[in-house]
Amino acid sequence: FRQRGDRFATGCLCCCREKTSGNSGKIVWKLCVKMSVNLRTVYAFAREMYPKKVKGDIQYGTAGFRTKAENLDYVMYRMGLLATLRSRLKDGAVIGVMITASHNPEPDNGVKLVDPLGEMLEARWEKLATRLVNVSDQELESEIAAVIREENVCISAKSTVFVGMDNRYHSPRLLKAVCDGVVALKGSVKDFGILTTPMLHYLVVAANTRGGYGVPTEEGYYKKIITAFQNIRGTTYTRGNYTNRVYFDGANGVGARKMLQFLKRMDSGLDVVVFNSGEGKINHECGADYVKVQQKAPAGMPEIEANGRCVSVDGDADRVVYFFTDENNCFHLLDGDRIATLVADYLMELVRACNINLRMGLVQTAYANGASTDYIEHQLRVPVACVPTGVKHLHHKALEYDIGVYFEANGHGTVIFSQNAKEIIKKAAEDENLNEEQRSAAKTFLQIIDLINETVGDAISDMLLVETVLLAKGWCLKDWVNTYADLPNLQLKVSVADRNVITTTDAERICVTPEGLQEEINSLVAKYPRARAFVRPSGTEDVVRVYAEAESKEDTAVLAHEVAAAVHRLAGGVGNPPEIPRQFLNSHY
Ligand SMILES: CC(=O)N[C@H]1[C@@H](OP(=O)(O)O)O[C@H](CO)[C@@H](O)[C@@H]1O
Ligand SMILES: [Mg+2]
Repeated sequence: FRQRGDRFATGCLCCCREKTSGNSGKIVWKLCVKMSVNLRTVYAFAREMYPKKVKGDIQYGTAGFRTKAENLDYVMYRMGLLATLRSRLKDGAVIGVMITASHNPEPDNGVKLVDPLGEMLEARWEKLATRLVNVSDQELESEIAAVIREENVCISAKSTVFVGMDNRYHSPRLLKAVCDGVVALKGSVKDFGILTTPMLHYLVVAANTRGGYGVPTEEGYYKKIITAFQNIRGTTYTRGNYTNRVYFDGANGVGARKMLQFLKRMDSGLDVVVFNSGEGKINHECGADYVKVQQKAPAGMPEIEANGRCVSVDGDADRVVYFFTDENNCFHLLDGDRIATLVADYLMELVRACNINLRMGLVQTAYANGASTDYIEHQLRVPVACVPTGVKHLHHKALEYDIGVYFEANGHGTVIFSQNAKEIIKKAAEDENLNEEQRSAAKTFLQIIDLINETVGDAISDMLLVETVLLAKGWCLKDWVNTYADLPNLQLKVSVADRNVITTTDAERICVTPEGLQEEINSLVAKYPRARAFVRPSGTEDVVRVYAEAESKEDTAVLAHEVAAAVHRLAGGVGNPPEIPRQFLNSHY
């Protein structure tokens, strides 16, 4: 854009460098005489290329900004600007920008920022992001200046932004807008093209730890996970009821592509049949969210044997659920709660087998099935914490344990290990005082840590972990599903004029406003055995979500319906309250 006219070409950061003074030699915004000119180019670029055409505000929600793709160009450009400032604030550490709308339908897209250690963007900067996106084009220059000033960003510091996108047809256009935002502030940007969200998290962490977490390339990612998986698996591919055939629903998203890349590089230890690999619309009647919420098999299934092991991932492959249809044509779901229990159980066994002492905790949200929470507390005897929806909350809580297992019921989660845990396990693997079996368990443990993408939930890494545990136990999905019986549960969506009239507390389990709604939920819940229900505004869709569970599916359906009707009445419902999905009453519960 420098060639378009003088007004764009003046006042770049090089001038700032010449203006540097003071003992430190650092350039800070306050010292930078020509910075305002530079920021004017940011505005000019925005006005020419990425004008804000959308009226009304949008918010950095549970997973960043998410809305119709045609309304996102200016948001992307501004997130490119913000990511560059964030990288400068963090002394040049890599910041990630992922362009995806995850499980949302095809016309949607979205953007989220990844912090240097792979976490979701810090909460204070989520607010800055919201501010930056909602100002007019004319205010953009002063808003950027305000961020620089308030956060004390050294504007001339080095900066690097890694950008990745899912495979939606509008993602490349939006990716260019992010890159332009980075360039407008003279940052450097590395475009990784099509990636799963967890791959981008991996790349950011690998780069910021200078390879300590793995090689910061796509190939490095495959190598780390595949090597660990194959080392554990060895040449034994079946055991007991475990066979090595898996049917993989790729949601027509990036997960399908990357699974195929995995398979190209893997030995024949796992026989994966990939379907919904891009021939249809992303997430349309398929993928982890559809399978979990609708509690039925996705469209596009190949002809398969009864009880065949099936996996669904979502559009950006950070969620995974398992399912099967039994010989009576009955559908069974094994969701994130199940994965958490399976993995926690296995890791506890490994801890015992190594004869070491580590503190494990399991983190869930209010959406976790009550039966899973009981099972974890009473059978596995692992402490359980409940936090608000969104992986950032789960991840944060899981950091408190030596081994923190966290999963949302929808299949989004991972396991994180403290430095202390890693050191203890490493020592055990080499400890001459332990017997051969104990040392070998510790060596397996180290491979398990490598297999897991600790930076964030990763559908493919999680799936390979589940496959590892099922093989070790010699289990088919029926064995796994028999560990405990899920309570029937149902989610409904209610459209309201303004979903933010609903506010909650106690990890979203109690509704604070509108007045009277919680009392009504309490009296509805009290009518049914083992019942629980809560409501909260979605952070990714313009709806209020209703969750209900109870001992019987009939009670669950009625309770969900009654609570949805109460929300509709007390929170400004639009249109009709939702109906009970008919197939729920025919489900296996
Ligand atoms: C009930 C549910 O599954 N909610 C999802 C969904 O958030 P909502 O705020 O509920 O729209 O998308 C989030 C991002 O993927 C995910 O973290 C979360 O668990
Ligand atoms: Mg996702």
